[in-house]
Amino acid sequence: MTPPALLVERLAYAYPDGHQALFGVDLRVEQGERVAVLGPNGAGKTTLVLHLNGVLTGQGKVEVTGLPVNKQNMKEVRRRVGIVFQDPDDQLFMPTVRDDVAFGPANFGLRGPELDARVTRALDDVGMAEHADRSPLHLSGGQRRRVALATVLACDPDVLVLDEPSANLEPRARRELAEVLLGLGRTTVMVTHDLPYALQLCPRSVLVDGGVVVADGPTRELLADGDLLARHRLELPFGFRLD
Ligand SMILES: Nc1ncnc2c1ncn2[C@@H]1O[C@H](COP(=O)(O)OP(=O)(O)OP(=O)(O)O)[C@@H](O)[C@H]1O
Repeated sequence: MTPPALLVERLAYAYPDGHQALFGVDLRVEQGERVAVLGPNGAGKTTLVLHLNGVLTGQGKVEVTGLPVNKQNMKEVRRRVGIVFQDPDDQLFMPTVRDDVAFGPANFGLRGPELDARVTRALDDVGMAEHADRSPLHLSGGQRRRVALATVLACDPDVLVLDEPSANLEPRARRELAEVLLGLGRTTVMVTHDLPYALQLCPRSVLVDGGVVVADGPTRELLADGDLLARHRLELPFGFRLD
């Protein structure tokens, strides 16, 4: 039997200052699914996704394609789950785009032509091949976002996790990123406040509030439930229609 891409059971987490952010989250994502994680500010969304590759470790169970997320498995877990952080500057620190994209796969042992091919492919996937020799510092915000995605894709993760991928993108860059993501055909978990983006990209959504999952179902159904959205401080953009 194929294991789920992600399995989270009864996950609870308190930050070192004692603030309890997760109170027992259950989530199962099958391979190939694209799932949006929705919820108001402070709901626990980022805390949840930081458990998916062991940046944080709480109580309960987290498995990635059948592999428990724990200290011993961390290297393989990080290969299987790639997180694209909200701020690309957290991910880009090398002199050139190419070096940044090569960093991850080189760390996983790739060398020579194999490494070059991986880097070229990841940059092609995000439409940034022509910028390979530029400094990430000299790129626009949208371009940096794409390179950050390429740094993760270059590691060929089984599961792609995106934290607010459309934040601060101009409409065209937002649309182009959507096209890139739809073309990848990879298991994807996407934290977002951009409800139309969730609808466009993710057939399923999970609504997190107060550190628990309060709804889980087809994105269209969740977004059509005005009472549910209002109870959890979510709003569709003015004039947006769910046809
Ligand atoms: N480093 C930290 N130390 C203590 N508490 C934290 C820390 N980071 C987050 N929290 C708290 O944990 C809770 C969940 O935060 P989290 O960042 O996961 O929310 P979120 O749903 O991603 O919110 P947003 O939509 O605002 O990004 C919040 O109450 C937040 O204040």
